[in-house]
Amino acid sequence: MSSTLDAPLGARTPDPASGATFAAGERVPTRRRYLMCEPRFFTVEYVINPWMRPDQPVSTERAVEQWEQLRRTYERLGHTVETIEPQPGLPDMVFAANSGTVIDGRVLGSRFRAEQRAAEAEHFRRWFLEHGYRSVVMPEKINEAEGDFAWTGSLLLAGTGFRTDPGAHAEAQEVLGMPVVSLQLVDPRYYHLDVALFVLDDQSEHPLVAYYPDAFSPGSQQVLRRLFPDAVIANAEDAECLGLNGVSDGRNVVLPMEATHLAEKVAERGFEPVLVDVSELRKSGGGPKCCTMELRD
Ligand SMILES: NC(=[NH2+])NCCC[C@H](N)C(=O)O
Repeated sequence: MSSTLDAPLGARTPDPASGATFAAGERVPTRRRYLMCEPRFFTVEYVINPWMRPDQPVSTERAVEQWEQLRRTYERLGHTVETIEPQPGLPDMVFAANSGTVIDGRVLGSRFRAEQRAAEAEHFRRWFLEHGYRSVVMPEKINEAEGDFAWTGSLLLAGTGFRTDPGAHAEAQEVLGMPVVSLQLVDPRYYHLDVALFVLDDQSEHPLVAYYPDAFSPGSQQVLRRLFPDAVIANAEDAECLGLNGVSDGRNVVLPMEATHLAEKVAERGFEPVLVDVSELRKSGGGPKCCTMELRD
């Protein structure tokens, strides 16, 4: 547990990522390891979510530049970025978060709903095996990994409604041995959990999340209120730029640059917003988190 809230008054806690020190009460980042895939073959040529419009021009070059910026942002924050080789014919492979859930070094692979993305899962499975992961399980049920799974440090929040099969929630609980909480998504624009909710703090006893209530069924909204009474509540404007597709290291919160309102809200809670341009990747319905699988080894 690295929350500085426990630190003695006046103590300064060293930041494992940058070596900087933080005063008691300040948010402290923890060093992360991410897996990313360059969008070398990025296009929008099929439609599997309401953001994708093949008639709209897309620049692969700009997507690569934005992705490079995102990768450099993580490195500047002190994190490690691993990469997987992109494959021709798999334009959505840049959305690495959809291809595995890694907790305590155990890997649950993915199984895509859309046939156009199906082959991505096997490339990632091989990456895990080649990179020393011993426990790699491929799911039987449709499972879009961190697209629909969010780890709070103690619970695996699991979305369903558009992509991941509810049966995959039970499967994840068995394979990963972690308690799973199912959440029902109801708005097709927010077709994955990771465009409706993200975890701001996964290191403290009381995890903190940000979410957009209207993306969830009434029952799931109640569950979220009960589990996270002090959550950051996003509004429609935050959701509409895919602002909930954020990545937090416990202090720095990487957000799409349009998410200025959400950035203010997280700043009020002591986080440091880091805004990035992901406009090209958003044309496929993605943002920073979609491009970033966390390797929790
Ligand atoms: N984790 C995410 N939300 N990833 C974005 C995936 C975007 C991709 N075009 C799809 O519809 O599958």
